[in-house]
Amino acid sequence: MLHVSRCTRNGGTHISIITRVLSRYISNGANTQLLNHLKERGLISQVSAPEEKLVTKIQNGDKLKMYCGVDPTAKSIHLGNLVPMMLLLNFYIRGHDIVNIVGGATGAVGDPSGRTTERKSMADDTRLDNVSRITTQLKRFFQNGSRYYNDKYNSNHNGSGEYLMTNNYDWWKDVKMIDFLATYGKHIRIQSMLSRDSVSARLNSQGSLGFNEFTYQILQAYDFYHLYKNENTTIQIGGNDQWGNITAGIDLINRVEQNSKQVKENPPFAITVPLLTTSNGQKFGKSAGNAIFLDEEINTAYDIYQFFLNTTDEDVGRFLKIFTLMPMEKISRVIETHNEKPQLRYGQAVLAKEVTEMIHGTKKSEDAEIISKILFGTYDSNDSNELVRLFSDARILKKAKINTDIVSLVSELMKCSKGEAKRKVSQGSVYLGNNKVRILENITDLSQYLIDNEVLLLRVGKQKCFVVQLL
Ligand SMILES: Nc1ncnc2c1ncn2[C@@H]1O[C@H](COP(=O)(O)OP(=O)(O)OP(=O)(O)O)[C@@H](O)[C@H]1O
Ligand SMILES: N[C@@H](Cc1ccc(O)cc1)C(=O)O
Repeated sequence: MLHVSRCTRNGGTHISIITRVLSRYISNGANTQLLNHLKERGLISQVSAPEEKLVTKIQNGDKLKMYCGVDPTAKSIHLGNLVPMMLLLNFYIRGHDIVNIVGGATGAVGDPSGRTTERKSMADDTRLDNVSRITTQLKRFFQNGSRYYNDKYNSNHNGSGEYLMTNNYDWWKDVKMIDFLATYGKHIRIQSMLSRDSVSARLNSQGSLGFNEFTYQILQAYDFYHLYKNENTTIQIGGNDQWGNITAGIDLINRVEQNSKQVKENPPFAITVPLLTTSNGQKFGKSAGNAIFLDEEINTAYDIYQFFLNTTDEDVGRFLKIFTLMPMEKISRVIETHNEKPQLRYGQAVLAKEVTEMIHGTKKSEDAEIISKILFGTYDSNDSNELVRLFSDARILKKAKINTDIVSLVSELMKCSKGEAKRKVSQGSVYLGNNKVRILENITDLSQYLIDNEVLLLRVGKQKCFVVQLL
């Protein structure tokens, strides 16, 4: 079960009340109310001061440039990472410029934020491979996201902003330690470093903190400074756990650039998104081991569809606002329809289809929907080729020998003993074929139930359905 924590830092409750009050003035993403719209969507947790200045810039129609970084600590980004990326995407489709950093340098050091233990170090070739995979995934996410918005919600929108993908190793590889300390060291205050949540939490607990992790905030701070100076990137976005690292960047920029025209006219900002957490409050992500990944080698489009189909009634509206670009009025209509008969899970079906479409495209989203309908018994397919393709793409196609008997097959599919499988059969819980013929005894000739002499649909009770290719 997932939740979006309302606020995790001091003053959070206060901010969320303000957020709710401000949200009354929502418009559907018009520039004047863009920040409020994004708060209403549940995509903003905190904005650094002076927020009015940022609001004024948006109201004036200024083009903004913002970034969000991801460390290559796994092969793939996951649904938790998508929360800040959805915030970026919302700005991007409205013509603002966005930048992604993949942390080739920071990934080697290790961010202590939100962690109670030290990270294990990673082999260089694994990290490099992760950098290249995440680079491709993020580029594709923004391409697909922009296309999905265009095709679905705004075919004549003015076009998205510019997208820049960077790797922080590109600038860190040239930075010399002595030069760095001499130029920036005096602007980085130890007191502030010690007070960051990521550091103080570890110092106040049993877990120790290596110098690498302690200095991580300096690396991220300098990244922001680098992008601010070289790319005019004035906003950094991240999950709530990144507040300390992001404000470290703002402090550095303000100190190094003190009194500069750039800092007066275009001060740096932090915007954080709420953290998606599990029901016991753990951040949904790699470290907690509960992530759903975007890389299809790890999780298929059907896994993503299925994940959202399992959303609780309580979370459907919230997730539609966070994980889709569906206009607010349309979300309200979906929720109204859903609430008339929640047991039909209409809201979940819309959510699952939209998110899968945005991430993996229309075809895969339609495929996932068909698979789900077949499994729930609301769609019949008599095309064995289609069934084999759909279920093997989703990596849930089962295979068995053509001469198998039903008890052995149930035992294998349900991972239970033959005795247990026999009981299921005799109790009438096993059904075969599209027309769900109840089987009450062990049979060896399954041919009359096969689709195109090859594929068997087997149900056990109401919950379990398997598509089996008999070879
Ligand atoms: N569950 C989540 N909800 C919202 N944002 C998240 C979530 N998980 C990660 N993020 C954000 O995604 C961005 C990239 O995060 P990162 O690469 O560190 O992944 P991660 O899953 O947090 O990693 P790890 O679990 O190893 O700490 C950060 O801004 C982070 O705050
Ligand atoms: N520290 C971020 C990733 C990141 C890396 C470099 C940056 O400049 C920004 C963000 C995280 O672990 O989630």
